[in-house]
Amino acid sequence: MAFRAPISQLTKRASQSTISRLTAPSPLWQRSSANQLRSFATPVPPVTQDATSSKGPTAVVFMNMGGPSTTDEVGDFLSRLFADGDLIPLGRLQNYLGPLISKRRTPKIIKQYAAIGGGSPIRKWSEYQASEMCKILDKISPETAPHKPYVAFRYANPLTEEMYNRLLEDGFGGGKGGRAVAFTQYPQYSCSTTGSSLNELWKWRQRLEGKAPDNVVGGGNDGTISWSVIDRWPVHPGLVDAIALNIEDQLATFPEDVRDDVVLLFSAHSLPMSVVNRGDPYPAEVAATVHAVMQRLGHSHPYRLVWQSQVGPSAWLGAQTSDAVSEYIKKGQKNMILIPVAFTSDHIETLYELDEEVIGESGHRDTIKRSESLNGHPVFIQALADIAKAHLDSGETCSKQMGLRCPGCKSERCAESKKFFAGQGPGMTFAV
Ligand SMILES: C=CC1=C(C)c2cc3[nH]c(cc4nc(cc5[nH]c(cc1n2)c(C)c5CCC(=O)O)C(CCC(=O)O)=C4C)c(C)c3C=C
Ligand code: FES
Ligand SMILES: [Fe+2]
Repeated sequence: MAFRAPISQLTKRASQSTISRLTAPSPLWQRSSANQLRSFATPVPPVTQDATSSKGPTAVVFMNMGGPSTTDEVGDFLSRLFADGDLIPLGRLQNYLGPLISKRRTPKIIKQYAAIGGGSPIRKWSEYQASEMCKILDKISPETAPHKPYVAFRYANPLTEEMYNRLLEDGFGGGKGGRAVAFTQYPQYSCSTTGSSLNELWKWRQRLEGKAPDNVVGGGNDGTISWSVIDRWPVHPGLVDAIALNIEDQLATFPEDVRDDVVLLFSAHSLPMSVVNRGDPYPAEVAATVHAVMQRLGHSHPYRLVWQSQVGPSAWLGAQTSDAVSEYIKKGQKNMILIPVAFTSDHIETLYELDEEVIGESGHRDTIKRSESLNGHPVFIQALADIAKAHLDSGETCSKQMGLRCPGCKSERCAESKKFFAGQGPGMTFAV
């Protein structure tokens, strides 16, 4: 993708209202009834590895982009983000333009994080979700217990390097060949998100454990960590159910006489059209999530999938969430629920962009609502455990999809990391 944004436009998105919503795990999970805690283990496509390597202890590493926990961390967060050629490819200008753009953008983004309580809640939620999931896994998968939770962020602490060093200190490498599962916390795969995290993991694996022999994945037989990957889970029934339950909670807040007229607007982070046209799987996988949620709801309401958070002036996938809301208002539609569908916890894009900008500035705060992010919802935590268990039981190294590069991919990083993570299962293809 060519990132051609003039710096003045890159700093355009903010407004200045404030909110005091959540910065720590809330008792949201206490609201759900016990019957929501049922299990949703799903079959996984068979890409097998040697089952003898699947005994505990097992490290489960939650991969995500992360966010600045305090406003002091915003500068570093943005400078890492704009240095990432998998997210924002600036070619040979990356080292020059990246720091320049991030520096110019920092003051506005600091204001946004200040407005949501002084930082992103992603770390708190990720650590909570990972440790709660491991407690469930210890019970439902005793053969791979104990399960040890780790978090690896791409642009904020704890970074991948820190997580990897902790794994080694905790005895997962160093001649023992322990087992670790890289579990993406992006339900839908994009090369700019999960792909970037895996490329980073591969980089640190190379640096900290040396170059792997071809047979290392699934075996760990050279004493290095044996990695497998949960690379996507867009239609897992537990994910779908948790999103649907949050929508039903919001629907219940509308007066009965208008409840049937509510429009459901699913909102996902957009992608530059250059990434879409390269053949990125994310738009189709987000659409799959939306369709599955609507099926679970019995298609009770009309809906659209719209896209938010575009940055800079180049073409991005639309319709934009903010435009969609104002156009529907003009058409007389005032009852709507915005549904974050591509991120598993609250962050600046929900707490600031949706709540403060889109809803706050719509003039219809009472009738345009947002469904909760997944955060600590027990159905969601159970889903994470079921996804991990199904992965551990299957012995797969990753999904079949992981092996195939985008038709337009020219990245050597993708070629190398996919060869490592996806190259080992029977029947895997990796177009290089
Ligand atoms: C599925 C989620 C996300 C996709 C896909 C995604 C793609 C993507 N993002 C940028 C540029 C920026 N994103 C920024 C913040 C940000 N992005 C996501 C999620 C996805 N991004 C989240 C959850 C956040 C916020 C993190 C938080 O803690 O709150 C930012 C920084 C904020 C800003 O400056 O506006 C940028 C920049 C691109 C270019 C891209 C696709 C290629
Ligand atoms: S950009 Fe999709 S595989 Fe490289
Ligand atoms: Fe983003």
